[in-house]
Amino acid sequence: MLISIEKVLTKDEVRQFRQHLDQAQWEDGLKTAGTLASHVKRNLQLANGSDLAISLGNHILRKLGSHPEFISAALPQRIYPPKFNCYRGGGTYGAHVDSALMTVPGTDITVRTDVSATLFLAEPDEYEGGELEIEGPFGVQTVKLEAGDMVLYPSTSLHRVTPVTRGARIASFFWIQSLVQDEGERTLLYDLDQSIQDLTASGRPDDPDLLRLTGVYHNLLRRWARP
Ligand SMILES: O=C(O)CCC(=O)C(=O)O
Ligand SMILES: [Fe+2]
Repeated sequence: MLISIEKVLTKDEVRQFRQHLDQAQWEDGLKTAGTLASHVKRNLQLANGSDLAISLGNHILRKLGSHPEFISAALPQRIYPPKFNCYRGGGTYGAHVDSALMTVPGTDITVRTDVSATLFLAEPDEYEGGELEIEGPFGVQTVKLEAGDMVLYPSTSLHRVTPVTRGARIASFFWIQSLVQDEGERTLLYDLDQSIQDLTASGRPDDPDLLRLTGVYHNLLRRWARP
């Protein structure tokens, strides 16, 4: 399941992020590429653990912590600290699958990558190309979102970023270990939760059917979650 979440950051927050990122020291993305990715990765990244990456990353994590749609979709257990990348001058990232396990630098914490996230920090008209193409059961889906919006997709999917031929594509990207590892189970829970939220908002919060559906949600979560 591929989910776009709008306005994770406001335009004002994006502007503040960009004031820092546009002057940041970027390094070759190859530094953190695995053997397979090193053949296809041509981009720039903020250094792991740099003060800027940590402070902007923490800001994103704080916003996500109180974002109901993100929590409903990802059911986060652990989040790899957000990283930042920049593609320009033909920069691209060819087809790859993300590593299954990622150790957070400087710690012994390992995150199993269940859900991958890209939070766009450049407006679509700032750059040409730079589409995130994700292969799913019904073919390739192409994603290029407004600055401040985020896409979540299963880390099991093959994906790529097409060459940026004008301007610069700036984004934050990270991975989530979910309480519910199985993508199919997570999707069922997300669909059920969205319907429960819509029914609750539509005016009969004490409807017995709604109560039963909420019970089903929690009882499925009880079966499937591995905290
Ligand atoms: O830049 C993106 O949107 C995705 C980056 C990516 O796939 C990766 O770093 O593994
Ligand atoms: Fe990736």
